[in-house]
Amino acid sequence: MKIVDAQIQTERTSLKRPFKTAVRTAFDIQSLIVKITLENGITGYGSGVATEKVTGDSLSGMKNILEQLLFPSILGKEIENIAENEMIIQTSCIGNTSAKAALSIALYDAYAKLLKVPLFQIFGGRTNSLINDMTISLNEPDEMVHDAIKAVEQGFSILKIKVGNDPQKDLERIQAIYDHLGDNIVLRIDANQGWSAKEAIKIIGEFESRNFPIEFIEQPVPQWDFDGLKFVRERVNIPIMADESVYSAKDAIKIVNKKAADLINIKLMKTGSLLEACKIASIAETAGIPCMIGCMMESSLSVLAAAHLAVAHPNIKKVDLDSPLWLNDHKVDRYFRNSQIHLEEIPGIGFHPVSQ
Ligand SMILES: C[C@H](N)C(=O)N[C@H](CCC(=O)O)C(=O)O
Ligand SMILES: [Mg+2]
Repeated sequence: MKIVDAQIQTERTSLKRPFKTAVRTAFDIQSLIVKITLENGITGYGSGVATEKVTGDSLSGMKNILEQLLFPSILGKEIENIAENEMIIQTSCIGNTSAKAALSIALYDAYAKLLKVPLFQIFGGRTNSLINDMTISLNEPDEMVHDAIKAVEQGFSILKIKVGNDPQKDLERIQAIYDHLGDNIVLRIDANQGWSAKEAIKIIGEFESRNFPIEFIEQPVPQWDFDGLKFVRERVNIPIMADESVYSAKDAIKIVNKKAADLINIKLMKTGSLLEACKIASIAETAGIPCMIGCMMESSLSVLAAAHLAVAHPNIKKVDLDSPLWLNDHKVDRYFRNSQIHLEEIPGIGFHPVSQ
């Protein structure tokens, strides 16, 4: 079934509260929605988000690359050749992963609708529910404690705590949260590249001696510093997760060969493709490295696509897909209920972002 049309729409969605990491503060998200149409009239939707400071994708850049390069490369192609279409998109240009992801998601949505199955079945999945975490923005310790208590009251038992702008303050932040929540809540710590390798070893050593209930430390050092990641991993006991260091399957192989991380965080906005995300999960599985599926602060549509992959892939063991819960957008409330994500057994991703 030929792909006969591809269109773009932009969307700005405000956040319920600012989202702050060591890299950036976001008050809203700007997304680009891709709609593709097959010759029988079936449509597929995907979306990509502009995160200039993380992936480098801007709204105008995504629009240009899609209209000038990626759409022409797949128009007229058969949707059933999904792997080949993915390869064409991936090799059309370097980078531009959020733009590529928007198109990849739209192709898979249309393909699953053509086959009349939920997207997770395309990836071999049967179950349809996941346990989500909630992220605590990087703020003064008191505010972070307040946000953490609120999240626990809402039913979250796994919190992802943002740190990384000041090692001494970061220690105060985790101590303050621990003092209020104790051992019952699992803490995921995300430094978003904010520490040097030596700072990371010092502060993680302190976390260990204070026995905080930390599940893992995410991306302690800059994304390019694979040696730093390995250096840290070899000197601490808390597991180290690679996030910004892994965009592609090749990056995952580098992590495996160097033994640089215990875990990998996969995000569609980094991989540019559902298939590439799947490859990373499988490479990591073969190497004995469990994966988490994560997200940028991004639209509910692309997060739902990631959730479909997560329920299907046996090596996606952890879930950090809380972005929809931050958005002033209630279109997906039926899928995201506090810490529960529940996918419906309807064809495709199960979500129409715009009126048809
Ligand atoms: C939203 C998710 N929980 C998260 O924390 N993602 C960040 C990056 C988000 C962004 O900057 O848009 C991460 O894992 O680094
Ligand atoms: Mg991260």
